[in-house]
Amino acid sequence: MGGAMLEGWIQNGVAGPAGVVIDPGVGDRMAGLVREAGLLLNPEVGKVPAPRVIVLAVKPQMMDKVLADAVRMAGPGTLILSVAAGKTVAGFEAAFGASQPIIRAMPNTPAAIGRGMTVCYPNAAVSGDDRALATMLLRAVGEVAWVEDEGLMDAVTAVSGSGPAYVFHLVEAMTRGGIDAGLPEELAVKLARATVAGAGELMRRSGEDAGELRRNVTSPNGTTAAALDVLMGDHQGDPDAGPMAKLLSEAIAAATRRSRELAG
Ligand SMILES: NC(=O)C1=CN([C@@H]2O[C@H](COP(=O)(O)OP(=O)(O)OC[C@H]3O[C@@H](n4cnc5c(N)ncnc54)[C@H](O)[C@@H]3O)[C@@H](O)[C@H]2O)C=CC1
Ligand SMILES: O=C(O)[C@@H]1CCC=N1
Repeated sequence: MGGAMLEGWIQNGVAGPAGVVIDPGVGDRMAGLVREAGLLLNPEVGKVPAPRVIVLAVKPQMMDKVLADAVRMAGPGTLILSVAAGKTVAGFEAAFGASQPIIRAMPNTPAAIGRGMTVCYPNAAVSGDDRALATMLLRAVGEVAWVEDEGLMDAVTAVSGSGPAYVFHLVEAMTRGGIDAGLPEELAVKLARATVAGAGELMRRSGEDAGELRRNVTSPNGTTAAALDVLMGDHQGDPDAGPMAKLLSEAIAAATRRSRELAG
């Protein structure tokens, strides 16, 4: 995820020569992008002056390991911006102190192309300038929303953080359906990818309610209605009640529970 955001920042010119990237496992492609953008890659931690912001983007299970270095690197005004699922503000305050400005954020991978969705929760030490800085960084890679209740972050993670995976799985499932209905695999893949991408773009540009867009495709007693009878049961008037909505609700509940567990 850190790589997706960094790519967006490099493309937008937000990450410049003053930036430092620390990733002992950095891949060749990312290392090339980082060097081309003039950022410093993997310097000795003790030699880096206190930065204005530290973005923490390691796996939740790795977080304790990197926190010692991050604490050493941070100055009193350094904003800590974590994107780790489950990791709570209280956990970061225990490491940095409660006077450190800390933001728990949940972005998603479309940030790599400037189309991310990030939700932020600030601790009490976050100033207006810190918020503006975080908003600027995250706006450079997509949309930003703020919540004042940290308890919402687990469900946020389950909907928008993990959400791109559900959409990619929809493409896989539609591809399978096309193959089963007799299409050659290559054509099934092309149709499923183009349909999900095109429908998403139509929804974004039109701003219409998803239900309205669905109804626009559905002719009475036509092909779409036949498919929706399977996905929505006889609940087409109630989009919350059908089999697909129930399955996704269960999936999102499972992701929400896992986010809570990751707090550790
Ligand atoms: N993948 C996603 O769609 C999203 C992930 N996240 C969060 O982002 C974090 C990273 O997850 P992914 O990007 O999926 O994992 P990843 O495995 O793709 O990336 C983790 C990166 O951390 C680096 N790393 C490992 N040890 C390190 C160390 N000691 N110091 C510095 N860097 C180190 C790895 O080389 C790798 O580049 C997690 O906390 C996850 O919850 C948040 C939103 C969405
Ligand atoms: O799967 C995960 O734990 C991370 C958080 C949101 C998306 N990926």
